[in-house]
Amino acid sequence: MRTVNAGAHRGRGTIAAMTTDTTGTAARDGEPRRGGPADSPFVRACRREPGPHTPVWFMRQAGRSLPEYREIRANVPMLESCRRPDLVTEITLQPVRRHGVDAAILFSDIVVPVAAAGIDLDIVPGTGPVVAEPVRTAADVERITPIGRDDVSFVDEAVRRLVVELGDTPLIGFAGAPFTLASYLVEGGPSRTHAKTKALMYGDPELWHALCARLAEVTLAFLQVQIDAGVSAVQLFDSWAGALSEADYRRFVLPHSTYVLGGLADAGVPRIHFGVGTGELLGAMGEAGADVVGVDWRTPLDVATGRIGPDKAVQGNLDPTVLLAGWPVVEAEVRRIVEQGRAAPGHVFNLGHGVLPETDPEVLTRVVALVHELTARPER
Ligand SMILES: Cc1c2[nH]c(c1CCC(=O)O)Cc1[nH]c(c(CCC(=O)O)c1C)Cc1[nH]c(c(CCC(=O)O)c1C)Cc1[nH]c(c(C)c1CCC(=O)O)C2
Repeated sequence: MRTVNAGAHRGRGTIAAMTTDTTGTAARDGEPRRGGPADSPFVRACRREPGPHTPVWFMRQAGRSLPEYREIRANVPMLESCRRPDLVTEITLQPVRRHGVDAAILFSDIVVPVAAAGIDLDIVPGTGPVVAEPVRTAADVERITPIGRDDVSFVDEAVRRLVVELGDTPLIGFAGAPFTLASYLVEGGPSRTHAKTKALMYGDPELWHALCARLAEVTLAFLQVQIDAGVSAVQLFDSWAGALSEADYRRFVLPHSTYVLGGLADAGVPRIHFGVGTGELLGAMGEAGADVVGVDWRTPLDVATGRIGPDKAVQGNLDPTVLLAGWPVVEAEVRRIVEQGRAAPGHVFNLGHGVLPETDPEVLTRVVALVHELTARPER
């Protein structure tokens, strides 16, 4: 496995790729050396166990900031690229080779399982997901059918290939949470206010809960396929949950996200729960059944830990726009986040939201190296 892993890093991985080591797995008194992704710095941090350094990965690390991504995606529509295991494998590996990040994230999209569940949609460049017939009635909800492995066999195949290629580097699987998925389905596309979604939620709670219950089933099944195929962790993206008050989140969303995360409680992989603008929701998002709570740039990690409690790790906090501001600014922010992250029982370094397409990839590589350097712990 180690040789395959080194092979995956060969080529561009100049620095930190090779420091994704297994020193954290060194045998403790009398314990056998375990190795593998389950003992990686990333999974250890998710479990609040000490490791050789603070692990780093970036949301949207596979994507338009990378010229090699733009090249491979030229003339291939987004959804098609998500359905081709050869492309998924290559695009997922690109940022691991280039930046030496501590985890890969499966190249896919939150709407992939929804399409597999029967909803006619597309991902439009520069816009995002667009749904042909928005979901607004009970009959529309009935159109969302359960999914199983055969409906997303391309994901199963891509994960199996990736697990071999990645060796000791963990692969993160993911899915969209019911609220964020519901927003795309009800609005028919991206929305700043989520007005139609919230109108349905407040105006017809029964229909809302029926919709979210269906989406929770699809999401749980999609994550289970990825876990069965070998991912080392999962992230539930509730990107737009920050549009809600805590009271409404608890009433309309929490039961459904709890269904998903609680359904994976015994799956043996850490569960990360992420949203944007969720400073007021961090405690509740932890309660949904997360091992790690994602934090955007609005809440410092020490404050976030106070809200989430000592039994969960945190992830995130670097504002993606800071990466556009020049290295001295980036370095100061990285140092601040590393320091504030020490207050948490486990810290996975990440951005507060996805990498912007205009980001210079060299800056991302330098961030990985800097975090590793600042947090290197001596081998025991
Ligand atoms: C809300 C959401 C979506 N998709 C996703 C979310 C949750 C995360 C977040 O809040 O950003 C999740 C997602 N989408 C994508 C990934 C890949 C893995 C990664 O590197 O993080 C992940 C984790 C690929 C993608 N998904 C998409 C792209 C861009 C497509 C392209 O390259 O043309 C990528 C790389 C398309 C997409 N899909 C979606 C949006 C808003 C967009 C961007 C629209 C645009 O600006 O073009 C829906």
